[in-house]
Amino acid sequence: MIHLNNVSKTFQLKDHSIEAVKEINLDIEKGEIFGIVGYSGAGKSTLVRLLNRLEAPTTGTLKIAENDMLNLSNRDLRGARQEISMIFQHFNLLWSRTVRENIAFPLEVAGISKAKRYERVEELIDLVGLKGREASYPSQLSGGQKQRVGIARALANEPKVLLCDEATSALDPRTTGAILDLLHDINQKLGLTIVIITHEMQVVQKICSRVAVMEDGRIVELGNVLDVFKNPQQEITKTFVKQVTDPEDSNEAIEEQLKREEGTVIRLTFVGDDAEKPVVSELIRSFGVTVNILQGNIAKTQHGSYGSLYVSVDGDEEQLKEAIQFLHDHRVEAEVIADA
Ligand SMILES: Nc1ncnc2c1ncn2[C@@H]1O[C@H](COP(=O)(O)OP(=O)(O)OP(=O)(O)O)[C@@H](O)[C@H]1O
Repeated sequence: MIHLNNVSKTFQLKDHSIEAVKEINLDIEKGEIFGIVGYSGAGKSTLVRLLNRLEAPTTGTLKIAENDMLNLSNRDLRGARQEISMIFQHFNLLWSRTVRENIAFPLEVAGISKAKRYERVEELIDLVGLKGREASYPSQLSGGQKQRVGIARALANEPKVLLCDEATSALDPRTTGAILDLLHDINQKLGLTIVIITHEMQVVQKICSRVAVMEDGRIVELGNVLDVFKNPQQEITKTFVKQVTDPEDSNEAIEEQLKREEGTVIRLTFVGDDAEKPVVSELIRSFGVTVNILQGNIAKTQHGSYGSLYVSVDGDEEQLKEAIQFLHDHRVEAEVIADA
């Protein structure tokens, strides 16, 4: 659906130039939810502006939904742009228009008749769960409801691609979860291709099937989300994965506990179906060791779960050796991080 071949973008300033996006090769499949993650300045916004053709690349080729985006007449480019829609961090709603009028706006611009507009807006209101709020103004809505309006408006002209630029960054975690569920639902119902740009790995973990990690204008890592969680290659990817698996406050709690623990502290890492097997209870039953759970965290991705568990294990040397072997045999990574 989206094909970028060797795409770069250089901004020419007075006395120097900035290479915001460098030699990007990327193929995003139809119906996929694809994540692009990176810190501020990595080049994500520039990449989005290239995807919706607000900017033209300095070099490279860009194909979206069979359109060669760099060789279209102005008229065809307008048409091609309608197939790519977008939602934003700060919603970009029209404040003097009601929910219904905001959603109808792109239909008005596209010249759709009043009767058809009305019908389509009702459908969209239903789809995004805003029934009863049609006559409200944006100022009367919560952040989550405003983003629902943003989503409905973005879907009005039946795009093939939805770009989400930090679309949940202004929302609290619960509302973020609800909006991501809605996007997933829409992806399933409509087969829409969704590209999520974010600096939060939790967002990627929750709904993306694949992810590209951007650093300094380049894609430095790309893969299936579960594989990236399981085996991050680049330092920056490891930092992103840790946002989900080892949140900072949990690390502090572990360090505090380590000072008090007597046994051997082991960090277990579960991936895929193994994350849902009762390995720990089997460990206690089979090897006569005492296991004390210190911290646990399971992240569900679209292709299975990824979890880490810190346990303190008490037993003699032989029992511990056998227990660790048992974990390895069950494809659970076990790393001894402290030995009392
Ligand atoms: N129009 C522009 N003119 C000059 N430099 C630009 C322009 N747009 C972006 N840049 C530069 O390109 C680099 C990448 O910026 P970009 O906004 O794409 O990163 P980002 O990952 O989206 O970060 P953020 O989330 O903070 O927006 C930065 O160094 C930025 O200053």
